[in-house]
Amino acid sequence: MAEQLRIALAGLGTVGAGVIRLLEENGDTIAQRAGRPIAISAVSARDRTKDRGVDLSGYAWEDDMTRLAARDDVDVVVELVGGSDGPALALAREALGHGKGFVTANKAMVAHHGLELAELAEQEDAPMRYEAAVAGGIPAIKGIGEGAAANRIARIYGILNGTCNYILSEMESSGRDFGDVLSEAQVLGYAEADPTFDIEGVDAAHKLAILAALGFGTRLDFADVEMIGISRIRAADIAQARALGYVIRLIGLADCEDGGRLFQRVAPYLVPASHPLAGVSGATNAVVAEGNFAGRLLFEGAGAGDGPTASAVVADIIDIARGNTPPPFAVPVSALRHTESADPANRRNRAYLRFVVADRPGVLAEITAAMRDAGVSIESMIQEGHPEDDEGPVLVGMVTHEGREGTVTKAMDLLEGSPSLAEAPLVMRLLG
Ligand SMILES: NC(=O)C1=CN([C@@H]2O[C@H](COP(=O)(O)OP(=O)(O)OC[C@H]3O[C@@H](n4cnc5c(N)ncnc54)[C@H](O)[C@@H]3O)[C@@H](O)[C@H]2O)C=CC1
Ligand SMILES: N[C@@H](CC=O)C(=O)O
Ligand code: NA
Repeated sequence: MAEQLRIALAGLGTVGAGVIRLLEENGDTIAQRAGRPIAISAVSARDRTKDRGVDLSGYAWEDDMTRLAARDDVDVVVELVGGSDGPALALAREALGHGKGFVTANKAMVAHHGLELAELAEQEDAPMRYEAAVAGGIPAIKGIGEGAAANRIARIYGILNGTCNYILSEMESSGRDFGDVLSEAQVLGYAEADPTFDIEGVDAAHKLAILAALGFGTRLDFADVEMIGISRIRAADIAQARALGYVIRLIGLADCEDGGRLFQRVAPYLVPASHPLAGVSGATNAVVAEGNFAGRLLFEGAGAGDGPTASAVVADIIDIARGNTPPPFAVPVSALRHTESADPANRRNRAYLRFVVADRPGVLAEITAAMRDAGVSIESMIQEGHPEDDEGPVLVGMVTHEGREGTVTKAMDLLEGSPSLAEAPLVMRLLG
């Protein structure tokens, strides 16, 4: 067997400790697949003394993680720290700058600095891989970048955030409150260090921007992703969606038809109960890529958590050991196409509109008049049950016929500031 591949691990939290456990438990299988043993030389994290349930005594310790990159006994640096900038980015630059292999699970950093790092990797002829950064344990990066490499891909969409999917599906099945379920997702190790990244759609947007660049061969453009999170969704929305035959899921969706304009959106969608994504629950993720020869490819599996994420990290290390090291975005950075953003106003779809309104005469007439004036056609309406003696606001849901998004935006503009509305309307598209 060839010489061992020596790695350094920065970050020993949920994922880092998972990687150590995986390398220990499956060492023989991994060595067989990699063609050589994978050995940890050195590690770094904030606190050397913390009990992580793994034995670190056999590894050198660096207080300053960037020093891992300069060590002679390290071939590949594995970054499991997190954060788009700061020490993670410094380490990435340092590792690639030293010509070391670089593996990361950090979607925030790849979304913000992926092109710079990929260029550095090319320049230094150093492999860079990031399978764990998108959809955790699912081989989505490999599937799209390598498995579907022969295809033109026009659309990629899916469930890209395990925390949100866990929250929405738990709220759906148990009727529990948003806050309770979020704390549980944090305890289970699914959430980001700052969970607003999860619930406001930022984490899913990081992943979507990466998938779009990889799948469409376009320059990564995180700033272009439209982002709406799930923090405004109530149990009543979930119940109304169910009554209409839908479930609510946070969906990331990108398309770039015929090499044209790029559209990237993360938002809660109403997904028909019969759609494959409707059955995806808990921290599971699912990525759909539509190839012009392969057809619809659906990748599904655990999108977060120590084991699945460690599995993706170690798969990347095995690829480097094998010498399977395509460019990080499947083609050289200079070959990625520049694109313009698509105008969402021209997209056609149906929408669910939720209003919280004062329970008095004339309110519904005002809303429907705004719809009429903007050219929005209403297909159905549903009103939350309201106790006789309760005079508080009520929740009204409407589903529109298919139409241009711009018309719904116009209707919402017409209603802005209306005293009939107790809060701003919530607009969710129906996944077609
Ligand atoms: N937890 C999950 O399910 C998944 C996480 N990821 C990504 O993996 C990376 C790591 O995530 P987790 O293990 O969940 O995070 P974590 O918070 O459990 O662990 C982070 C580790 O980095 C160390 N660290 C953080 N800031 C540091 C600093 N300034 N200096 C030195 N050490 C520092 C911490 O001490 C800890 O050991 C992140 O980029 C995350 O987005 C990706 C997919 C799934
Ligand atoms: N916080 C992320 C972790 C994996 O990427 C999520 O919930 O999906
Ligand atoms: Na993955």
